[in-house]
Amino acid sequence: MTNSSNVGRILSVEGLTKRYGAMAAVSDLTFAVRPGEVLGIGGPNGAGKTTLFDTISGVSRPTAGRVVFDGHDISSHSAPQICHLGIGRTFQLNAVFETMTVRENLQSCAYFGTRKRIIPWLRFDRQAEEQADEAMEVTGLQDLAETRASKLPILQRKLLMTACAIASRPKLLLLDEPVGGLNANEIDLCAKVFRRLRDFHGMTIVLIEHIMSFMVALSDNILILHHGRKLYEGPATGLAEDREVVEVYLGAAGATAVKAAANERQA
Ligand SMILES: Nc1ncnc2c1ncn2[C@@H]1O[C@H](COP(=O)(O)OP(=O)(O)OP(=O)(O)O)[C@@H](O)[C@H]1O
Repeated sequence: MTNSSNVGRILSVEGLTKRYGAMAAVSDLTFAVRPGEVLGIGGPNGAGKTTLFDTISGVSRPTAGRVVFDGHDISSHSAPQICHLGIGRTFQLNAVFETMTVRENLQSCAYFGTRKRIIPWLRFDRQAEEQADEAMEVTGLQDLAETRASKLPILQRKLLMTACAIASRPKLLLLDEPVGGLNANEIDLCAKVFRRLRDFHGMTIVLIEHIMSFMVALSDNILILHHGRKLYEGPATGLAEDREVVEVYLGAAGATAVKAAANERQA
């Protein structure tokens, strides 16, 4: 379903509410994402960030409001339908097939992420193989193609999750804490991968992250949630100037770090 207010937006979240019993994890939330944009989502623990991803990606249904993706109202679509329409997603915890190799993981994601659930014959088809190879190349996992996922160190496990999400060639990529637990060099490497996805593969990215320097360096706009509601929406430059955001989330030291990262991004 298309409507004129969604022109120029790949994703519109409109008055979205998700309740668990009496508790509203996400409450009357509205925002939009333009094609090619990187939107960073932050906020304290329990603010509703992952719940928001769950309702966008079909893991759970919104209680009220709607989600429009690429002209389709996907509010009541299933997770596979949403994936087939072009939304890829990673999870906070490592979610890969442990006993499969990197290549097998990616071929499975490429195949089932783009097609209805028809079990392939003895091997995946050429298209799934090509999509898996492409995902390995973008994330730099080629040399580990035949390694079992359970044997991968943390950086490569994180990259495998991203590779799985992009193996179906999505238009919109949702990344849930993609660099949590990584060191500074590893974070830089991941940032390069995500920039490549945006610049050369035309992907729109929405990412949840607590590591603010990374989020500010990568994001065109920032959304901060608190108790399921929007606390801030706008460019990173305004984030450290917002008294409520500093009080509720960043703290004085965090605000200084965000200011430095925003200045560096502008330079
Ligand atoms: N399936 C569920 N059933 C009941 N309550 C839930 C469920 N999932 C999330 N919640 C609650 O919803 C609120 C928001 O949780 P959510 O995981 O979305 O927060 P978050 O911002 O992603 O937190 P974090 O930064 O710690 O990952 C929390 O109070 C959480 O306990």
